[in-house]
Amino acid sequence: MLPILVGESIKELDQEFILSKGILSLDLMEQAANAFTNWFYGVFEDKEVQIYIFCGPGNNGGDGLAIARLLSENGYSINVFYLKNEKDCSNDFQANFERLPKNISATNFEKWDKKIEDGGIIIDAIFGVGLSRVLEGPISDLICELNSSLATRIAIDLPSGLPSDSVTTGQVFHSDHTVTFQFPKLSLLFPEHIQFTGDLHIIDIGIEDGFLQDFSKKAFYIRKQDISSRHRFFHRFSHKGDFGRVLFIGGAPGKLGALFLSSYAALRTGSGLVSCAPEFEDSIGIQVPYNEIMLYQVKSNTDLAEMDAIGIGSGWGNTIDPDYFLSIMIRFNKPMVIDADAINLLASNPFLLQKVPKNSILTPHVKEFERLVGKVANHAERIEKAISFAIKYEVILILKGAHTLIALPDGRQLFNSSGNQYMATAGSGDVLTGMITSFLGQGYTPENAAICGVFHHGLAGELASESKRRGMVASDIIEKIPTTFVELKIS
Ligand SMILES: NC(=O)C1=CN([C@@H]2O[C@H](COP(=O)(O)OP(=O)(O)OC[C@H]3O[C@@H](n4cnc5c(N)ncnc54)[C@H](OP(=O)(O)O)[C@@H]3O)[C@@H](O)[C@H]2O)[C@@H](O)CC1
Ligand SMILES: [K+]
Repeated sequence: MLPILVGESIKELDQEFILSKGILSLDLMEQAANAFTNWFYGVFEDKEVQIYIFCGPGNNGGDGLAIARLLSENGYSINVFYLKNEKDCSNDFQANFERLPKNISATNFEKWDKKIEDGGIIIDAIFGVGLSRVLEGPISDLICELNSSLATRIAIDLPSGLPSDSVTTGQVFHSDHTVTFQFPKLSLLFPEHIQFTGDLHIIDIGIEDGFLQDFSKKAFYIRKQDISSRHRFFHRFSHKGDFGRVLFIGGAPGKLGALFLSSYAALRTGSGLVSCAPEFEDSIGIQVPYNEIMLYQVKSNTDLAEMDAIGIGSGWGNTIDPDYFLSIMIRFNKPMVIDADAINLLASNPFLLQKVPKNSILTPHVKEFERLVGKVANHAERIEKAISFAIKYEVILILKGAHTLIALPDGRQLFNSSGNQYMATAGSGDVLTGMITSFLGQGYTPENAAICGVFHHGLAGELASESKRRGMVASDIIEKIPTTFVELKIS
């Protein structure tokens, strides 16, 4: 998985990398500029549009100048504005300033006539990870001016004004695209920053993943290439027992759909035998809309040990006796997947939390999470609380949302890359519960079940939204689960 570096370690990485490779920081800047322009050529082909590059005094500004040169050499029309006398700028800024071709006009931003041509592109190379304080005065005014323009806005490494790993309080450049180097900066994954980040693109500037590993052992980004090694592989003699027997408990009157979504998602994820236990006095007459799913009754003496995995909570309702939940946890006594109303039950009966089987997987959305841990001020605090919760109760806590966070009991934090906004639809979480429970029942470790479940769920959502967009519903996600195995070449 791709390490996410925070704080001072980002600067240390830069220094250590150039030392170990025997290159200059200017060479690394050139690699970054080349990686950026290669991305740019793929997205913006029209060389007639005017490109306005605003360069700050540090190395983010240096990147902007190197990019200006490369784009100009490629025939694009470039206008450069810089923020300080070039003599007061970083060494690599100055070196790239001297390398600017003569045909590029470079002007102090104070002399900018505030004209941006229709269809123009603004590239923000003002501040990156070296931001040291909230933006003020003329720089803040400049950002405000740029934000009000109709141009396409692109930020290099970070939108200016956004700190790399905390929540912003000041003026920030609003990007349509943020092109960040080598790994996502933590703040780019916060939901409250989406209007600054726009579409996030992580580009490789030549620092190997292995090199990054030494700088972060805590936070990671889950990508497509990280998934296949987490899967179990089955052979032609495998039988349905090998693919696991799983049970879903939930589905109170009026909420049966949630239970069926979880159950059907598990079947589509590969479970051999799927049963569901609706929360009805007498469930015998209930019609299950899928032929492959069996009805099950959890009585006070049912031996749940025959199940390989249990997913509990989808549509369970809010009248469940906490002692009943406790008896299920005691009888099963293996990691289980706990969602929705089962999480609410834990929140209102904290004594139950101590009884949750170790390494269980809890999948709250933001509101359910706040019921568990109390109100939080922002996403940074939410992440901190998720980490402490996972450590304290020795569980895996999956905080659902854009860039879903998987907080592991050993303190590691994994952020997901797959998925999109169209997945914010009723029942999407029930589908995730079904998928994770399925992997757990197929014999995956809880960590691998969580990672594969979260990634495949996001990918299924991406595939389903290709044709459905905002009209996508949770059942569409389920229908695309099989295609995720094809996409990832998982047999
Ligand atoms: N790491 C890597 O692998 C690579 C990094 N690269 C690039 O380097 C970037 C980091 O460069 P960087 O360290 O020079 O910092 P940067 O963001 O340019 O800003 C520092 C300057 O801004 C100033 N300043 C800060 N805040 C301010 C404020 N509110 N208001 C006013 N001024 C403020 C600050 O002044 P000071 O705080 O000292 O007063 C200083 O002059 C990184 O994001 C990436 O783009 C790539 O080239 C290659 C690979
Ligand atoms: K920037």
